[in-house]
Amino acid sequence: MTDSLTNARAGDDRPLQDPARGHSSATLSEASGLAVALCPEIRSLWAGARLCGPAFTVQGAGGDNLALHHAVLQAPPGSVLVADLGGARFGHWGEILTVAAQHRGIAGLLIDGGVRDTSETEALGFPVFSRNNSILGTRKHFRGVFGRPVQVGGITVRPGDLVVGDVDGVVALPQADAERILDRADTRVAQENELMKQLREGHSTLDLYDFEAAGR
Ligand SMILES: O=C([O-])CC(=O)C(=O)O
Ligand SMILES: [Mg+2]
Repeated sequence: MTDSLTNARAGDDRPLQDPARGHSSATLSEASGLAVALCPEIRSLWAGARLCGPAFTVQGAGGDNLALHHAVLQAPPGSVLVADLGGARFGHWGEILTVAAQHRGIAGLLIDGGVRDTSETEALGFPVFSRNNSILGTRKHFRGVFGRPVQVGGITVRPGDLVVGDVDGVVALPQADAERILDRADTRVAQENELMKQLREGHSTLDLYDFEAAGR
């Protein structure tokens, strides 16, 4: 799945289907000027995963994964499940739920809590970003609450926010600001590509950023 995605830095071959135009989490964070970055403890389950899509929010209960079984049936295709499990150290998600989610076209999972079946999830190519991994199985009692703001990785994520995760971490862009942020990210990448061209021609970062002129 991720093989078809290209970072915006690579230029013109950006895939049109990427809702974030191929931009990295760090570029989007810088371009936003907002507190959109989740805490760095929320990490990709496997190297090379890219998570991208509008949030479908899930409020669960730590140590209970019934809400995730229901969420897989409620989330629209292309959406990212964004689940608050209170950071609980349980295997709330694994291979079975991954196969169920892929069958329904769900783009990935962002969960403030634990997951398991890491090797199998990687082999399936399903992007999962979580706070921890845990072997421990869960109860199946709480059906969950969907479509309400949730707290994940220290920030509030609302339904429809654009979630982007990669090796650096995860950002959640407010839906109303997403187009503006993506346009600013396009500009930023073009400017940085020009800076890197000049570095390869022998300029220094001190020179290009005018640090010397400012006496720094
Ligand atoms: O079903 C569960 O409890 C979580 C899991 O291991 C899976 O989805 O494979
Ligand atoms: Mg399992």
